[in-house]
Amino acid sequence: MTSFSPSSPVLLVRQLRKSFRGAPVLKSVDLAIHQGEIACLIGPSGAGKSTILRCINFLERPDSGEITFFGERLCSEDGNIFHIAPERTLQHARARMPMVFQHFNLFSHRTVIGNVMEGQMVVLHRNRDEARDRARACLARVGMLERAEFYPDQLSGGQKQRVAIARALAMSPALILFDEPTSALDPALVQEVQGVMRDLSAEGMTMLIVTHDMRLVKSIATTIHFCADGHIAESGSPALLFGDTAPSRIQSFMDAAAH
Ligand SMILES: Nc1ncnc2c1ncn2[C@@H]1O[C@H](COP(=O)(O)OP(=O)(O)OP(=O)(O)O)[C@@H](O)[C@H]1O
Repeated sequence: MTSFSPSSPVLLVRQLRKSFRGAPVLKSVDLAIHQGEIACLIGPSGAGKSTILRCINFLERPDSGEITFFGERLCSEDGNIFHIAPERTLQHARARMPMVFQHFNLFSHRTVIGNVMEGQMVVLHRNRDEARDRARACLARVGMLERAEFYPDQLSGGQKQRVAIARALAMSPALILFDEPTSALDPALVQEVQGVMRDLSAEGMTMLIVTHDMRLVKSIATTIHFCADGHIAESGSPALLFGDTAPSRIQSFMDAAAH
């Protein structure tokens, strides 16, 4: 059942919990992402940031809580019963919130354009011509069209990540999830990926970004969520969380990140 209105959050997470082998990692996560928002999830290593992303798109199965995406319940609690939507619903949701990974996750045996066409044909059932046209448009958008027939191992890390972003765009996403998109890149290549992400933000793309890259956060975030010890401990605008009156735990985190 879909009941999405433009004022509803694109993504709503309530009381999300996840343990690994009995050890609680997400203790109760609440998060709302609205249309056009660039939400950055920051916080200490091991706080659970990537696990939040991976539970949101069901790469990891949450233990309990509620996730609503575009008005559709992906998981929910009914009394003590935890309910997860059928795999078909999850697959459809995953297609509309593709993830860009730290290590790109491109198919090495497919060309650049083949990588960008694959998900469109397999998951969205677009025909080959449609998928190719859309892939070309998305590759042009990230400045990679002239490398369409290359293979991933002929590209730099920054170029691979731009292709991964084009692949996400090709799915006509409602939200793009980014899991540390610049942390596997040489410093010289970080800028080109940041540039593409800034262009997307200017075009109104809704994004949820896990990152340790404070330059990216400062240049792009509309909202910052500070994750600590399995919770969202603070949320607010960059002005609020990075300003002179920033909460002390964020100031300490930023001081540590700067060294
Ligand atoms: N599949 C898994 N199996 C067991 N433990 C896991 C698994 N995934 C994550 N964890 C553990 O959950 C905790 C949180 O990991 P997560 O990667 O979500 O943290 P993070 O905040 O993204 O950290 P970082 O900033 O270092 O990437 C860590 O202790 C990690 O070892």
